[in-house]
Order: sequence, then structure tokens, then C-alpha cells
Amino acid sequence: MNHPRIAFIGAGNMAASLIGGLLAQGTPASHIRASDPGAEQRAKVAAEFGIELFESNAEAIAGADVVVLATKPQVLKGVCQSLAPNLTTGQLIVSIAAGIGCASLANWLGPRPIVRCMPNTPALLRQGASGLYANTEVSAAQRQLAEQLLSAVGLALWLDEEQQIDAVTAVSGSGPAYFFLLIEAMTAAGEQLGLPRAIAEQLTVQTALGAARMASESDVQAAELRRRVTSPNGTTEAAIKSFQAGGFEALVQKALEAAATRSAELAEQLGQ
Ligand SMILES: NC(=O)C1=CN([C@@H]2O[C@H](COP(=O)(O)OP(=O)(O)OC[C@H]3O[C@@H](n4cnc5c(N)ncnc54)[C@H](OP(=O)(O)O)[C@@H]3O)[C@@H](O)[C@H]2O)C=CC1
Ligand SMILES: O=C(O)[C@@H]1CCC=N1
Repeated sequence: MNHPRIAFIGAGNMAASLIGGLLAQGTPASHIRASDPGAEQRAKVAAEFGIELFESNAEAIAGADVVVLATKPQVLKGVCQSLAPNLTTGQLIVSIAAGIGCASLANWLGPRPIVRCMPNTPALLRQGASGLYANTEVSAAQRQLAEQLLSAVGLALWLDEEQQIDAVTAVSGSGPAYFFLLIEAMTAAGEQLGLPRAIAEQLTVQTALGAARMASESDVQAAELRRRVTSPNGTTEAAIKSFQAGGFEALVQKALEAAATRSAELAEQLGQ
């Protein structure tokens, strides 16, 4: 297999998840480089993954086919402006930053092939989910390259409209945190009901895993899978009625709208 050379600008949480997933999929460590200003962070990532880390962004991107922008959105403008003179034609930019649009990136980097992507941290286990959007400078081969990169770490779906990235951010980019919150809450509730914490946690996590696998692997819709657990006038019905009395679906809708709105706000505040 022809492995592309990938440089990560910023070696924080999301970059580490992608790097771990790529290595697990078989990308050689010699094909992945990263840069980060923190000496401790560089040492940690180098020790964990056996890849080369750089203090200088310019050094990290030398010879890369793909440059992944993986800093916080708040510092991205400066990062792009200082990176621009060091980029070579043909290098594909993949930005994973929330909010920041292709037009802003092209303003800061110059007209270039840019893929905007919203991944998520389960990429570490090659169970990620990403939405991708390509600007008009991206060639068919580069589109394939971006897809190869993201599908190596999980599901990768192309979007027709850039604006849809806000919704992807709300659903799957931030999504793992919602499930972790539910795991935390169910564990705490199990403990309140008299289980030792470790048992409550193991049961909760295994239940989440089992439910996700059933939803993913069976042909049956989630609503039907739920119905099969819910005996008439039984225990599940009691719990679900309680969730719904508290406005569960409306609350989820509101939470995802807040995430999408924040993504659009980041674009407005930081995209100039
Ligand atoms: N975390 C997630 O689940 C997801 C995150 N994203 C996006 O990924 C991006 C990174 O998020 P996340 O990994 O959580 O953030 P982190 O803060 O964990 O990682 C960003 C890293 O970039 C470093 N950095 C800061 N300035 C520079 C610079 N000038 N050049 C190179 N590196 C720099 C930071 O160092 P220092 O800490 O010293 O400043 C930090 O180590 C964000 O844009 C976010 O929107 C997208 C999808 C999911
Ligand atoms: O919370 C954030 O802003 C980033 C983007 C998606 C997940 N984490």
C-alpha cells in the first residue's frame, strides 16, 4: 500500500487520536510527523507513538503530502499565516478545526487545495466518524487522499455543503462527550441505587458498547431495538417515561443546536 506522508500541526488530543488510529491501521511511524510548541507534549507524543516531533511547524511539513491543521481554532490564523510561505504546491491541507471555513483558511494560506474535516476522538481505536468537505482547488486524487486518511480511522463521509460541517460538529465531533456524560450519569445513578462504583461503571460501559454494536450491526432501526427492550408496563417503560417527562428529546435537540451555533460563532469571531 502507498502510504502518504502526513504532518500534524499541533499534537494535542485530536491529533493524537488520529495518529494512534493511523498507526494501528498500518501507516508507518516514519510517515507521520507532528509539531507542537510544548516540549512536554512533544516528548509525550513521541514516546507514545514513536513518531518524530518538531518545535518548528515549517520543519514538520517538509516533504509531507498532507498537512493536518490540528491546533485550536483560536490560534489557527497565526499558524496559517506563518506556515503559508513554507507550503509547497501539491501539499493538501486538511483542517480539523471547529468553525473555521475554507474561505478563511484560503485567505490566510493563499489559494490551495483544502479539505475541511470534522473527526472525533474514537479515531484512536479506528472507530471514528468524520464529515469532509473539499474546496474547488482539491483534485480528484487529493480527494481520494483525504478519504484514505480519514477512512483509515473510521467512517468518513463527504458533505455537499460546507455549512453542514456545523451539524457534523454537533452530532459526531462533540458527540463522544455526550455519550461519556451519559456513562458518567448512569454510573453515578447505579451507585446511588446500591451498586459498588466499579460494577456500576463496568455494566454501564458494556451496555453502551452492546447497544452501539446492535444499532450499528443489525438491520433494525434504533426505535425498534428500543421497543424490543421495553416490555409493556415494565421497568424500561418506567425509565423512558421519566426521561420523556423531563423533555429528553427536546433537550438533545437544544444541546446539538448549541454546539452548531457555537461552531458558526467561532467562524464569525475567528474567521476574519
Ligand atoms: N478534541 C476533539 O474531540 C476534537 C477536536 N477537533 C478540533 O481539533 C483541534 C484541536 O483540538 P484538541 O486536540 O482538542 O486541542 P488541544 O489543545 O489538545 O491540541 C492543540 C495542540 O496544538 C498546540 N499548539 C498551540 N499553538 C500551536 C502552534 N502555533 N503551532 C503548533 N501547535 C500549536 C497546543 O499546544 P499548547 O497546549 O501548548 O497551546 C496543543 O498541544 C481544534 O481545532 C478542535 O476544534 C475536532 C474534532 C474533535
Ligand atoms: O469542543 C470542541 O470545540 C471540539 C470540536 C468538536 C469536539 N471538540
